[in-house]
Amino acid sequence: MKSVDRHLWQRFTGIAAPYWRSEEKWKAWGLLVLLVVLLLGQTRFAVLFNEQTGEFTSALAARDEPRFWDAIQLCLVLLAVAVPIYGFYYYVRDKLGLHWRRWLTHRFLDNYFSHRHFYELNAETAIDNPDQRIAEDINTFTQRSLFFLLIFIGAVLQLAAFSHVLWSISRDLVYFLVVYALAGTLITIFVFGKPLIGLNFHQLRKEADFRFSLVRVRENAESIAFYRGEAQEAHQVKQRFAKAFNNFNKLIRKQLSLNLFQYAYTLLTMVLPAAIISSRVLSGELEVGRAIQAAGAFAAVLGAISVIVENFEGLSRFAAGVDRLDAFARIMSGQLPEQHRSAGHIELLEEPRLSLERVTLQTPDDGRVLVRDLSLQITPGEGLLIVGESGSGKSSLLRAIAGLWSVGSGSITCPPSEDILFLPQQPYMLLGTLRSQLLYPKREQHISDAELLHLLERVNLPDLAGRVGGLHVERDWGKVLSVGEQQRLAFARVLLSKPRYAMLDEATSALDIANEESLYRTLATTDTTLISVGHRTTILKYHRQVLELTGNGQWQRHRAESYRFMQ
Ligand SMILES: Nc1ncnc2c1ncn2[C@@H]1O[C@H](COP(=O)(O)OP(=O)(O)OP(=O)(O)O)[C@@H](O)[C@H]1O
Repeated sequence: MKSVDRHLWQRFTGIAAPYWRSEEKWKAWGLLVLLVVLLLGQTRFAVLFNEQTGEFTSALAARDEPRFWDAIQLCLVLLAVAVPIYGFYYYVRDKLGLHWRRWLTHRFLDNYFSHRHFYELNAETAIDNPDQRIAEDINTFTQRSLFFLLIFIGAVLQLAAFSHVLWSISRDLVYFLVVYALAGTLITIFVFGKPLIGLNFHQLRKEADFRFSLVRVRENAESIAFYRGEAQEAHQVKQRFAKAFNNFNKLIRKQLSLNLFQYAYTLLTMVLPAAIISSRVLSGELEVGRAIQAAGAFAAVLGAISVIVENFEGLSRFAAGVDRLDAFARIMSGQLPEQHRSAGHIELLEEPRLSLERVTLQTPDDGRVLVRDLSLQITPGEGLLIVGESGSGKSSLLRAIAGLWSVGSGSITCPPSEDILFLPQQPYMLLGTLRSQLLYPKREQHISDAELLHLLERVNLPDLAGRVGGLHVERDWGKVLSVGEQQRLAFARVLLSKPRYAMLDEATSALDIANEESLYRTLATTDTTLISVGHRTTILKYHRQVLELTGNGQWQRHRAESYRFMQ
């Protein structure tokens, strides 16, 4: 258990510490110090309120009216000062939590989008639901970290303030308290610790899986509706919900035993202090008010030393979240699964020319050889058409050139990424305006609307802007445009960014032959060299070389003229 705890602590500091050393550290520490000052104020006022409650109870018991009203008056004055301290405390805490969340979210996002982690993580299923980890787990982490940190600091302050009061009233109570709290904490950690953390960890995952299945339905609503796949989808979603449900059932069963223990533990303290000091009050040695004060101080000290017992449920959920973030951070810092590292790698070199040198490409999951020992040079101006049966590895070869897949051997020499544009099989439409759609993957550029409208004409979409209400209209383009229109839009991106090489993976598959022909003809007038994957003979004439993948890693090269001849 000890080593598990130490690990947890290390994992926690690994995620938490960088913020407190970052460029925002002054603000962070400043707010934290302010919080501790406010907390000190709170504790001080708690002691004063406790004193005054004892005081006016004693005044009532002694039927001393002036003493009673004096105590009430003082109480009201204290209240006026205490209220802003209590209010601001929460404001400052949440503000610090929010800034911390922003910093940590940006850090995770930067990591997620660097080295194509977003692609590898999703393809490898090495960890589940990265989106939930970024969107939710970070938020919970920063909020809960501050919450528990302040609870612990508050507990220490409370302990210092009230143990002094309690010590002055009854030492027996203090001795009793120490033994009682220690026993409670040990039982909680050792009996309820591990299972609750494990169950909470699974709960987070199962909830995320459940939500993800619903997101998939939303994203693929039309296909599901065409297939009439509602029954199957409902079944899948319900199955995932059932997993979350069953785990939660186990969780609340475990929590029931924890709650029974916690309530017995807390409620017993209602009678125990009174029982311990009753004889001194009955004998007249202590005033009734002092006994009330002692009970208040007892509760405060007990609360302070049993902070773990009382917050255990929340702590175990927090620990589960820390584990998820830690796994995510570690996998992004390069600790990918063993198989990935043990397999050989295709070397990727950056040079102006595009060529493949003895490349053997394997699938990343099962290491199946798709292309064996391929050497190829693509001369600028001389296009390459890749053909072959479905599943023979055509798209995978483009993935290798893009550096997305690298399991295998040999080397690929490739110009810098800004000189190559890839048009994947499934056109991608980003969220945004029609204008940003055309500029993608570049961000805003100084290109006039007139130029963009002309571009739309060149790709046979002359009416598009007018139809949707202009270039600055935001739509869910993936849904409102037909696949063929999306493919034409993707061609416009090539014409606009004028890359030296364009990789077109069946980029005209949804278009009629006339449209396909016209797009290729337009591209042929530019300086862009084309590397296409396609099945139609019509595009053959825009390429000089043909690479035919014949299966089992075999391939053949042809001149375009002779290949046409063989068709
Ligand atoms: N992540 C992956 N892990 C292992 N194998 C994969 C993975 N992705 C795809 N494959 C397999 O790799 C093979 C090549 O796929 P690829 O997409 O390159 O085929 P393709 O020739 O482009 O086919 P199509 O003409 O149907 O688009 C297929 O058998 C496919 O099932």
